[in-house]
Amino acid sequence: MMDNEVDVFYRELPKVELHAHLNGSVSCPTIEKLISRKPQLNIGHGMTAIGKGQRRTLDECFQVFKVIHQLVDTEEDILMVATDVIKEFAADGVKYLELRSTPREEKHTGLTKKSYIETVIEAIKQCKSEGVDIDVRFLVAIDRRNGTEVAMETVKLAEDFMLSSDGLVLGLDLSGDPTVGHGKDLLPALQKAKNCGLKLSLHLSEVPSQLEESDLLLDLPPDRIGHGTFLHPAMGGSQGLVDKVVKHNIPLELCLTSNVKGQTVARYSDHHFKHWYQMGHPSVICTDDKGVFSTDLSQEYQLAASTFDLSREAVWKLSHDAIDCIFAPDTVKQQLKQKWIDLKPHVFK
Ligand SMILES: CNc1ncnc2c1ncn2[C@@H]1O[C@H](COP(=O)(O)O)[C@@H](O)[C@H]1O
Ligand SMILES: [Zn+2]
Repeated sequence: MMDNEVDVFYRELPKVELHAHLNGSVSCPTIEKLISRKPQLNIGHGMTAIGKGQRRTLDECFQVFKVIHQLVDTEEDILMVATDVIKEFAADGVKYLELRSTPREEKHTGLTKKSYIETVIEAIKQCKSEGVDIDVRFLVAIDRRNGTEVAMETVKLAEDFMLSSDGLVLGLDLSGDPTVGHGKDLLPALQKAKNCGLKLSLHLSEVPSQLEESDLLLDLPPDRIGHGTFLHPAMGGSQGLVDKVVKHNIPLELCLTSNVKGQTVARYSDHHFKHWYQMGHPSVICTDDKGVFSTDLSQEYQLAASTFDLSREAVWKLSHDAIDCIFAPDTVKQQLKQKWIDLKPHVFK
Protein backbone atom coordinates (compact mmCIF):
# COMPACT_ATOMS: atom_id res chain seq x y z
CA MET A 1 0.00 0.00 0.00
CA MET A 2 1.21 3.49 -0.79
CA ASP A 3 1.86 5.87 2.05
CA ASN A 4 -0.87 8.28 1.04
CA GLU A 5 -3.60 5.62 1.30
CA VAL A 6 -3.05 5.17 5.02
CA ASP A 7 -4.10 7.94 7.39
CA VAL A 8 -1.05 9.52 9.01
CA PHE A 9 -2.45 8.63 12.45
CA TYR A 10 -1.93 4.90 11.81
CA ARG A 11 1.52 5.46 10.32
CA GLU A 12 2.63 7.51 13.34
CA LEU A 13 0.94 5.23 15.87
CA PRO A 14 3.74 3.35 17.64
CA LYS A 15 3.16 -0.35 17.03
CA VAL A 16 4.21 -3.80 18.16
CA GLU A 17 4.43 -6.57 15.54
CA LEU A 18 4.31 -10.07 16.99
CA HIS A 19 3.39 -12.25 14.01
CA ALA A 20 5.64 -11.77 10.97
CA HIS A 21 7.15 -14.61 8.92
CA LEU A 22 10.44 -13.42 7.47
CA ASN A 23 10.02 -14.82 3.96
CA GLY A 24 6.38 -13.80 3.82
CA SER A 25 7.35 -10.22 4.70
CA VAL A 26 9.64 -9.53 1.73
CA SER A 27 8.61 -6.32 -0.05
CA CYS A 28 8.42 -5.64 -3.82
CA PRO A 29 11.73 -3.72 -3.97
CA THR A 30 13.54 -6.56 -2.19
CA ILE A 31 11.94 -9.18 -4.47
CA GLU A 32 13.20 -7.14 -7.44
CA LYS A 33 16.74 -7.29 -6.05
CA LEU A 34 16.45 -11.05 -5.51
CA ILE A 35 15.08 -11.63 -9.02
CA SER A 36 17.98 -9.69 -10.54
CA ARG A 37 20.41 -11.83 -8.53
CA LYS A 38 18.82 -15.00 -9.93
CA PRO A 39 17.47 -14.27 -13.44
CA GLN A 40 17.90 -17.94 -14.42
CA LEU A 41 14.98 -18.88 -12.13
CA ASN A 42 12.60 -16.98 -14.41
CA ILE A 43 10.47 -15.83 -11.51
CA GLY A 44 8.13 -12.95 -12.23
CA HIS A 45 7.01 -10.54 -9.57
CA GLY A 46 3.35 -11.54 -9.88
CA MET A 47 4.28 -14.92 -8.43
CA THR A 48 5.34 -13.59 -5.03
CA ALA A 49 2.54 -11.29 -3.89
CA ILE A 50 -1.26 -11.16 -3.74
CA GLY A 51 -2.46 -7.71 -4.72
CA LYS A 52 -5.35 -5.53 -3.64
CA GLY A 53 -8.73 -7.23 -3.98
CA GLN A 54 -7.12 -10.54 -5.01
CA ARG A 55 -7.74 -13.79 -3.17
CA ARG A 56 -5.96 -17.13 -3.12
CA THR A 57 -6.75 -20.38 -1.40
CA LEU A 58 -4.51 -21.08 1.56
CA ASP A 59 -2.97 -23.85 -0.50
CA GLU A 60 -2.01 -21.37 -3.23
CA CYS A 61 -0.45 -19.15 -0.56
CA PHE A 62 1.85 -21.99 0.38
CA GLN A 63 2.92 -22.30 -3.26
CA VAL A 64 3.95 -18.65 -3.10
CA PHE A 65 6.29 -19.38 -0.18
CA LYS A 66 7.98 -22.06 -2.26
CA VAL A 67 8.74 -19.50 -4.96
CA ILE A 68 10.16 -17.04 -2.42
CA HIS A 69 12.29 -19.78 -0.86
CA GLN A 70 13.87 -20.39 -4.28
CA LEU A 71 14.84 -16.72 -4.37
CA VAL A 72 16.20 -16.72 -0.81
CA ASP A 73 18.70 -19.54 -0.49
CA THR A 74 22.06 -18.08 0.53
CA GLU A 75 23.36 -16.31 3.64
CA GLU A 76 23.72 -13.17 1.54
CA ASP A 77 20.04 -13.32 0.53
CA ILE A 78 18.88 -13.88 4.10
CA LEU A 79 20.98 -11.00 5.37
CA MET A 80 19.52 -8.65 2.77
CA VAL A 81 15.96 -9.86 3.23
CA ALA A 82 16.08 -9.63 7.02
CA THR A 83 17.73 -6.21 7.01
CA ASP A 84 15.23 -4.83 4.50
CA VAL A 85 12.25 -6.29 6.37
CA ILE A 86 13.41 -4.86 9.70
CA LYS A 87 13.95 -1.40 8.19
CA GLU A 88 10.52 -1.49 6.53
CA PHE A 89 8.80 -2.35 9.80
CA ALA A 90 10.72 0.47 11.49
CA ALA A 91 9.68 2.91 8.73
CA ASP A 92 6.07 1.85 9.34
CA GLY A 93 6.28 2.90 13.00
CA VAL A 94 6.87 -0.54 14.50
CA LYS A 95 8.92 -0.08 17.68
CA TYR A 96 9.16 -3.73 18.71
CA LEU A 97 9.19 -6.66 16.31
CA GLU A 98 9.26 -10.39 16.86
CA LEU A 99 10.34 -11.88 13.56
CA ARG A 100 9.89 -15.59 12.96
CA SER A 101 11.44 -17.83 10.35
CA THR A 102 11.97 -21.50 9.56
CA PRO A 103 15.69 -22.35 9.40
CA ARG A 104 16.44 -24.08 6.10
CA GLU A 105 19.32 -26.07 4.85
CA GLU A 106 20.37 -25.67 1.19
CA LYS A 107 23.05 -28.14 0.23
CA HIS A 108 23.84 -26.41 -3.08
CA THR A 109 24.65 -23.08 -1.41
CA GLY A 110 26.15 -24.40 1.81
CA LEU A 111 23.42 -22.86 3.94
CA THR A 112 22.85 -24.73 7.21
CA LYS A 113 20.07 -24.29 9.77
CA LYS A 114 22.63 -22.91 12.19
CA SER A 115 24.07 -20.39 9.70
CA TYR A 116 20.49 -19.45 8.74
CA ILE A 117 19.71 -18.41 12.32
CA GLU A 118 23.11 -16.76 12.76
CA THR A 119 22.47 -14.68 9.65
CA VAL A 120 19.09 -13.43 10.90
CA ILE A 121 20.75 -12.51 14.20
CA GLU A 122 23.50 -10.71 12.28
CA ALA A 123 20.84 -8.68 10.43
CA ILE A 124 19.20 -7.72 13.73
CA LYS A 125 22.56 -6.62 15.14
CA GLN A 126 23.46 -4.66 11.99
CA CYS A 127 20.19 -2.72 12.13
CA LYS A 128 20.78 -1.99 15.79
CA SER A 129 24.30 -0.75 15.16
CA GLU A 130 22.96 1.52 12.40
CA GLY A 131 20.58 3.04 14.94
CA VAL A 132 17.34 1.81 13.34
CA ASP A 133 14.64 2.71 15.90
CA ILE A 134 13.18 -0.74 16.54
CA ASP A 135 13.78 -3.54 19.06
CA VAL A 136 13.87 -6.83 17.14
CA ARG A 137 13.71 -10.36 18.55
CA PHE A 138 13.61 -13.71 16.84
CA LEU A 139 11.38 -16.79 17.10
CA VAL A 140 12.66 -19.97 15.47
CA ALA A 141 9.90 -21.61 13.46
CA ILE A 142 8.95 -25.26 13.23
CA ASP A 143 7.28 -26.17 9.96
CA ARG A 144 4.62 -28.72 10.93
CA ARG A 145 5.04 -30.48 7.56
CA ASN A 146 8.53 -31.62 8.53
CA GLY A 147 7.44 -33.89 11.37
CA THR A 148 8.66 -34.99 14.78
CA GLU A 149 12.37 -35.35 14.25
CA VAL A 150 12.96 -31.99 12.60
CA ALA A 151 10.81 -30.37 15.30
CA MET A 152 13.09 -31.84 17.99
CA GLU A 153 16.19 -30.69 16.14
CA THR A 154 14.72 -27.17 15.81
CA VAL A 155 13.98 -27.03 19.54
CA LYS A 156 17.58 -27.94 20.32
CA LEU A 157 18.85 -25.22 17.96
CA ALA A 158 16.48 -22.66 19.42
CA GLU A 159 17.57 -23.57 22.94
CA ASP A 160 21.27 -23.14 22.03
CA PHE A 161 20.57 -19.74 20.50
CA MET A 162 18.35 -18.67 23.39
CA LEU A 163 21.31 -19.24 25.67
CA SER A 164 23.91 -17.56 23.43
CA SER A 165 22.11 -14.70 21.64
CA ASP A 166 21.86 -12.15 24.43
CA GLY A 167 18.09 -12.35 24.59
CA LEU A 168 17.52 -12.02 20.85
CA VAL A 169 16.10 -15.53 20.42
CA LEU A 170 13.09 -15.79 22.70
CA GLY A 171 11.06 -18.73 21.54
CA LEU A 172 9.45 -20.91 18.95
CA ASP A 173 6.74 -20.62 16.36
CA LEU A 174 4.72 -23.53 15.03
CA SER A 175 3.53 -22.85 11.50
CA GLY A 176 3.32 -24.36 8.04
CA ASP A 177 0.41 -25.74 6.03
CA PRO A 178 -2.29 -26.40 8.66
CA THR A 179 -3.83 -29.17 6.58
CA VAL A 180 -0.68 -31.27 6.82
CA GLY A 181 0.41 -33.31 9.85
CA HIS A 182 -1.01 -33.46 13.37
CA GLY A 183 0.02 -31.49 16.43
CA LYS A 184 0.11 -34.60 18.58
CA ASP A 185 3.32 -35.66 16.81
CA LEU A 186 4.91 -32.35 17.74
CA LEU A 187 3.75 -32.29 21.35
CA PRO A 188 6.94 -33.81 22.86
CA ALA A 189 9.12 -31.25 21.05
CA LEU A 190 6.88 -28.36 22.13
CA GLN A 191 6.79 -29.64 25.71
CA LYS A 192 10.58 -29.84 25.75
CA ALA A 193 10.82 -26.30 24.38
CA LYS A 194 8.53 -25.01 27.11
CA ASN A 195 10.49 -26.80 29.81
CA CYS A 196 13.75 -25.19 28.76
CA GLY A 197 12.24 -21.69 28.87
CA LEU A 198 11.47 -21.04 25.22
CA LYS A 199 8.25 -19.08 24.68
CA LEU A 200 5.70 -20.68 22.37
CA SER A 201 3.57 -19.03 19.72
CA LEU A 202 1.50 -21.65 17.92
CA HIS A 203 -0.66 -21.34 14.82
CA LEU A 204 -3.91 -22.85 16.07
CA SER A 205 -7.18 -23.55 14.26
CA GLU A 206 -6.25 -21.62 11.14
CA VAL A 207 -8.54 -24.03 9.27
CA PRO A 208 -11.80 -25.56 10.59
CA SER A 209 -10.57 -29.17 10.83
CA GLN A 210 -8.17 -28.66 13.72
CA LEU A 211 -10.39 -28.52 16.80
CA GLU A 212 -9.07 -31.70 18.38
CA GLU A 213 -5.48 -30.65 17.75
CA SER A 214 -6.14 -27.20 19.22
CA ASP A 215 -7.71 -28.74 22.31
CA LEU A 216 -4.57 -30.84 22.81
CA LEU A 217 -2.07 -28.04 22.19
CA LEU A 218 -3.96 -25.60 24.43
CA ASP A 219 -3.10 -27.81 27.40
CA LEU A 220 0.62 -27.00 27.01
CA PRO A 221 -0.44 -24.08 27.24
CA PRO A 222 1.16 -21.93 24.50
CA ASP A 223 2.20 -18.36 25.37
CA ARG A 224 0.43 -16.93 22.33
CA ILE A 225 -1.88 -18.15 19.57
CA GLY A 226 -1.51 -17.36 15.88
CA HIS A 227 -4.90 -16.80 14.19
CA GLY A 228 -7.11 -19.11 16.28
CA THR A 229 -9.71 -18.46 13.60
CA PHE A 230 -11.99 -21.40 14.34
CA LEU A 231 -11.70 -21.55 18.15
CA HIS A 232 -14.71 -19.40 18.93
CA PRO A 233 -18.18 -21.04 18.81
CA ALA A 234 -19.38 -18.27 16.46
CA MET A 235 -16.73 -19.49 13.99
CA GLY A 236 -17.55 -23.19 14.41
CA GLY A 237 -15.33 -23.80 17.45
CA SER A 238 -16.50 -24.46 20.99
CA GLN A 239 -17.01 -22.81 24.34
CA GLY A 240 -14.60 -25.36 25.81
CA LEU A 241 -11.79 -24.08 23.60
CA VAL A 242 -12.60 -20.46 24.43
CA ASP A 243 -12.64 -21.34 28.13
CA LYS A 244 -9.12 -22.79 27.89
CA VAL A 245 -7.80 -19.74 26.07
CA VAL A 246 -9.43 -17.43 28.63
CA LYS A 247 -8.35 -19.50 31.64
CA HIS A 248 -4.70 -19.35 30.59
CA ASN A 249 -5.13 -15.77 29.32
CA ILE A 250 -3.36 -16.60 26.04
CA PRO A 251 -3.11 -13.60 23.69
CA LEU A 252 -4.25 -13.98 20.08
CA GLU A 253 -2.26 -12.70 17.11
CA LEU A 254 -4.85 -11.59 14.55
CA CYS A 255 -4.08 -10.98 10.89
CA LEU A 256 -7.11 -9.60 9.02
CA THR A 257 -5.77 -9.28 5.47
CA SER A 258 -4.01 -12.64 5.64
CA ASN A 259 -7.19 -14.43 6.66
CA VAL A 260 -9.37 -12.73 4.05
CA LYS A 261 -6.87 -13.07 1.18
CA GLY A 262 -6.17 -16.66 2.19
CA GLN A 263 -9.96 -17.19 2.23
CA THR A 264 -10.29 -18.72 5.69
CA VAL A 265 -12.48 -15.72 6.60
CA ALA A 266 -15.07 -14.58 4.02
CA ARG A 267 -15.29 -10.86 4.82
CA TYR A 268 -13.44 -8.42 7.04
CA SER A 269 -16.63 -7.86 9.05
CA ASP A 270 -16.74 -11.62 9.77
CA HIS A 271 -13.25 -11.65 11.26
CA HIS A 272 -13.01 -13.27 14.68
CA PHE A 273 -11.27 -10.14 16.00
CA LYS A 274 -14.75 -8.88 16.94
CA HIS A 275 -15.57 -11.82 19.23
CA TRP A 276 -12.31 -11.74 21.17
CA TYR A 277 -12.06 -7.96 21.29
CA GLN A 278 -15.61 -7.72 22.64
CA MET A 279 -14.68 -10.17 25.39
CA GLY A 280 -11.77 -7.91 26.34
CA HIS A 281 -9.39 -10.77 25.59
CA PRO A 282 -5.79 -9.79 24.67
CA SER A 283 -5.92 -9.43 20.88
CA VAL A 284 -2.93 -8.18 18.91
CA ILE A 285 -3.21 -6.90 15.34
CA CYS A 286 -0.43 -8.38 13.16
CA THR A 287 0.50 -8.69 9.48
CA ASP A 288 1.49 -12.40 9.13
CA ASP A 289 3.12 -11.95 5.68
CA LYS A 290 3.19 -8.28 4.70
CA GLY A 291 4.95 -9.01 1.39
CA VAL A 292 2.80 -11.89 0.20
CA PHE A 293 -0.44 -10.18 1.27
CA SER A 294 0.65 -6.68 0.14
CA THR A 295 -0.05 -4.96 3.43
CA ASP A 296 1.71 -3.39 6.41
CA LEU A 297 0.89 -2.98 10.08
CA SER A 298 -0.45 0.58 9.78
CA GLN A 299 -2.87 -0.63 7.15
CA GLU A 300 -3.97 -3.54 9.37
CA TYR A 301 -4.72 -1.17 12.26
CA GLN A 302 -6.67 1.13 9.95
CA LEU A 303 -8.58 -1.85 8.58
CA ALA A 304 -9.48 -3.07 12.08
CA ALA A 305 -10.58 0.45 13.04
CA SER A 306 -12.75 1.01 9.96
CA THR A 307 -14.27 -2.48 10.02
CA PHE A 308 -15.11 -2.53 13.72
CA ASP A 309 -15.65 1.19 14.23
CA LEU A 310 -12.85 1.79 16.71
CA SER A 311 -12.13 5.29 17.98
CA ARG A 312 -8.57 6.63 17.88
CA GLU A 313 -8.34 6.19 21.66
CA ALA A 314 -9.42 2.55 21.24
CA VAL A 315 -6.79 2.03 18.52
CA TRP A 316 -4.18 3.60 20.78
CA LYS A 317 -5.14 1.23 23.59
CA LEU A 318 -4.99 -1.71 21.19
CA SER A 319 -1.40 -0.94 20.18
CA HIS A 320 -0.44 -0.11 23.78
CA ASP A 321 -1.92 -3.31 25.21
CA ALA A 322 0.08 -5.37 22.71
CA ILE A 323 3.15 -4.50 24.78
CA ASP A 324 1.96 -6.83 27.53
CA CYS A 325 1.94 -9.71 25.02
CA ILE A 326 5.60 -9.52 23.92
CA PHE A 327 8.00 -12.31 24.84
CA ALA A 328 10.84 -10.01 25.92
CA PRO A 329 11.21 -9.39 29.68
CA ASP A 330 9.43 -6.81 31.84
CA THR A 331 12.24 -4.27 31.57
CA VAL A 332 11.60 -4.10 27.80
CA LYS A 333 7.85 -3.73 28.41
CA GLN A 334 8.54 -0.80 30.72
CA GLN A 335 10.79 0.87 28.10
CA LEU A 336 8.13 0.47 25.44
CA LYS A 337 5.38 1.82 27.68
CA GLN A 338 7.53 4.90 28.33
CA LYS A 339 8.02 5.29 24.58
CA TRP A 340 4.23 5.20 24.08
CA ILE A 341 3.78 7.87 26.76
CA ASP A 342 6.42 10.07 25.12
CA LEU A 343 4.95 9.69 21.62
CA LYS A 344 1.26 10.13 22.47
CA PRO A 345 1.10 13.96 22.28
CA HIS A 346 2.74 13.85 18.85
CA VAL A 347 0.38 11.17 17.49
CA PHE A 348 -2.74 12.99 18.78
CA LYS A 349 -1.48 16.46 17.86
C1 LIG B 1 -0.85 -17.64 5.66
N1 LIG B 1 -0.84 -18.37 6.88
C2 LIG B 1 0.21 -19.14 7.32
N2 LIG B 1 -0.08 -20.27 8.01
C3 LIG B 1 0.88 -21.11 8.40
N3 LIG B 1 2.18 -20.90 8.18
C4 LIG B 1 2.53 -19.79 7.51
C5 LIG B 1 1.57 -18.85 7.07
N4 LIG B 1 2.23 -17.84 6.47
C6 LIG B 1 3.56 -18.16 6.52
N5 LIG B 1 3.73 -19.35 7.13
C7 LIG B 1 4.99 -20.08 7.35
O1 LIG B 1 6.08 -19.20 7.11
C8 LIG B 1 6.91 -19.69 6.06
C9 LIG B 1 7.50 -18.56 5.28
O2 LIG B 1 8.40 -17.82 6.10
P1 LIG B 1 9.82 -18.38 6.59
O3 LIG B 1 10.45 -19.13 5.44
O4 LIG B 1 9.58 -19.26 7.77
O5 LIG B 1 10.58 -17.14 6.94
C10 LIG B 1 5.97 -20.59 5.25
O6 LIG B 1 6.68 -21.53 4.49
C11 LIG B 1 5.12 -21.22 6.36
O7 LIG B 1 5.81 -22.30 6.97
ZN1 LIG C 1 1.43 -17.01 10.40
